[in-house]
Amino acid sequence: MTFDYDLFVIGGGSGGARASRISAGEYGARVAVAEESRMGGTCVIRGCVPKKLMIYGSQMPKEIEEARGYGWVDASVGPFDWPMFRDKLNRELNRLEAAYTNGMVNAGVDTYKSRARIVDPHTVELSDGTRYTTKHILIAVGGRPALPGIEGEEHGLISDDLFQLERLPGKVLLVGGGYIACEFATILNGFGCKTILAYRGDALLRGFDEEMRDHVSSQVVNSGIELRVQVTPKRLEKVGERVLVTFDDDQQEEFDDVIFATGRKPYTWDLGLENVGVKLGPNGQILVDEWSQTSVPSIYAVGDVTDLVNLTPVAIRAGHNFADTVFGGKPKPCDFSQVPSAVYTRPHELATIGLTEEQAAARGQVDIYSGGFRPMRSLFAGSEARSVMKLIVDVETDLVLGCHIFGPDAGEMLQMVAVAMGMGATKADFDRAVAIHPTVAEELVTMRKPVRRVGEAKPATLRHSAVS
Ligand SMILES: Cc1cc2nc3c(=O)[nH]c(=O)nc-3n(C[C@H](O)[C@H](O)[C@H](O)COP(=O)(O)OP(=O)(O)OC[C@H]3O[C@@H](n4cnc5c(N)ncnc54)[C@H](O)[C@@H]3O)c2cc1C
Ligand SMILES: NC(=O)c1ccc[n+]([C@@H]2O[C@H](COP(=O)([O-])OP(=O)(O)OC[C@H]3O[C@@H](n4cnc5c(N)ncnc54)[C@H](O)[C@@H]3O)[C@@H](O)[C@H]2O)c1
Repeated sequence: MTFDYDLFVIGGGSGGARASRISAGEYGARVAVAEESRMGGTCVIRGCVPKKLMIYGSQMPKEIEEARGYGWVDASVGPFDWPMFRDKLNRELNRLEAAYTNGMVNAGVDTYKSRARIVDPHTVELSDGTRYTTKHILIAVGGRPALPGIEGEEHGLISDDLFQLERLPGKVLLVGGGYIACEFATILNGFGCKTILAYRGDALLRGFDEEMRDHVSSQVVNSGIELRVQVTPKRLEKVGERVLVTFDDDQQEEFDDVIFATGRKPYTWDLGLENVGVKLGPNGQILVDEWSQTSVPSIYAVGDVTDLVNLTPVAIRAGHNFADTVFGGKPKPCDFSQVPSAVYTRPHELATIGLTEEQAAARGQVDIYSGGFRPMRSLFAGSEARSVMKLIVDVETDLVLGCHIFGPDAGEMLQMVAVAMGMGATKADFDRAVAIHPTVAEELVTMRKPVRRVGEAKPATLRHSAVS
C-alpha cells in the first residue's frame, strides 16, 4: 500500500519537532507535522524559555543589591517596565518559533498550521477536513494545565497567562507546590509583587528529597515569598477587578490575581483515539513501551502526552530515539530511570538526580553526605542565602545513587554530575577529583565524612546494581 507520508506527526512541540526533523532531514522520510497553535510548543512558547528569561529578569534587583554590597554604593534598581519586557519577550518567542518552523521546513518536513485528529491507524484529518494517509503516526500533543475543580475557578489564571499579563499584580496568590508554583512565585516576588504561595501539603516540591524540600521551603520564605501550608482555596468570586478567595477554613481574602499551578494533564481530548483503540492510563496518558509504541502498532507517542517524565529533554530524547529506531535502522529504546532536573527558585535553584534519601533508604543501606554553607559571593554582599549539597552513597558498592544541590547555578553543576552518575561514578571517584577553588561546586568533591547512615543492609541477592 502507498501512503501520502511515511510519518504524520501531531504536535510541533519539543518531541514532535525533533522527531520530524530527524526522520526527514537525516533519514529521508516523507514527513508532515500538524500544529494547531505555535511551532515550538509549550517549552518555547509558554514554558521553559519565557519562564527562564523571566527568572533572569526578576532577579536583577537582587543583583543590584549585591552590587551595593560590593561597594557600588549608588547602584539602584529604578522602575521596572513590564510592557517593555513582555513585548521584548514576545519578539524573542516569535524569533524562536520561526527558527523551529524553518528547521523543519529546511529538513523537508511539510508543516500544516492546523489541529489534527486520527481517523484510522493510517489516516489523519486536519480541521478543514483534508485527510492524509501515512505509514506511521506520532502523537506529540503534550499536556494542558489541570484546574482543581473548585467553584469560580474560571476567575483564576494558568501558567500560559503569565506571559501575556496586561499589568503585573500588586498582590497575587499562587495555588500549588510543584515546579510551576515555585518558579512563578519566584518570578512574581522578584518583580516586586506581594506573592502568596498556598500549598495543600507541608513542604513544597513533593517527591523531592525531604531534607531539600524543607530547605527550599525555608529559603523561598527568606527570599520574601509568603508560604501558607495546608491551605486550599475552595471558592473564587470576582469583586470588581479583584478576586475574592474563600479558603477551606472559610477565611476570605482579596487578590489582584490568582494563578493555579495545580499540575498538568495529557492532552488527549478529541484526538480520535477512540477510533483506533489506543490504550490510555488512569491519568489519561497514552501508554507506550520503551520504543514509544502504543497499543496500535502504527501509532507512537512521545513527550508529556505519555506522562513519563514531563520535561523537554525527555520529549526530545524520545522523539529522536523514535526517528533513529523507525527510520534510521538504529534501534534505541528509551530509558528515563535517571533524569536530572532543576527548579529555578531563588535565592538559589534546586537541581536533582537519582534517588532521594527516603527512596534509597527503603532499598538498602546508604551513607548520606550533606553540607550546608553560605556561598562566598552572596555572603560577602550580606545575604543569608544558604546552599545545601547532598550525595547519597550505597554502602556496599560505593555507587552514588543520588545528588541534590540547592545552590547558585545548581542546574549547571548537576548536568556534569549526571554524566558521572551515568558512567556509574562511586564516591571514591568524586573524592579522586581535585577541587577547583574557590567555587561552590568544590563542595561536591570535598565531603569527606557521612553525616548519617540510613536504611538496612539487604541480603546480596536483593540488592540493585545501580539506580533503577
Ligand atoms: C510553565 C512551564 C515551565 C516549564 N519549564 C520547564 C523547564 O524549565 N525545563 C523542562 O525541561 N521542562 C519544562 N517544562 C515542561 C516542558 O515544557 C514539556 O515537558 C515539553 O514542552 C513537552 O514537550 P511535548 O513535545 O511533549 O509537548 P508540547 O511542547 O506541549 O507540544 C505539543 C504541541 O502539540 C500541539 N497540539 C496539541 N494537540 C494538537 C492537535 N490535535 N493537533 C495539532 N497540534 C496539537 C500543541 O499546540 C503543542 O504545540 C515546563 C512546562 C511549563 C508549562
Ligand atoms: N524547571 C522545570 O524543569 C519545570 C518547570 C515547570 C514545569 N515543569 C514540568 O511541568 C510539570 C507540571 O508542573 P506543575 O507545577 O503544574 O505540576 P506538579 O505536578 O509539579 O505540581 C502540582 C502541584 O499542585 C498541587 N495540586 C494538585 N491538585 C491540587 C488541588 N486540587 N488543589 C491544590 N493543590 C493541588 C500538588 O500538590 C502539587 O504541589 C512538572 O511536573 C514538570 O514535569 C518542569
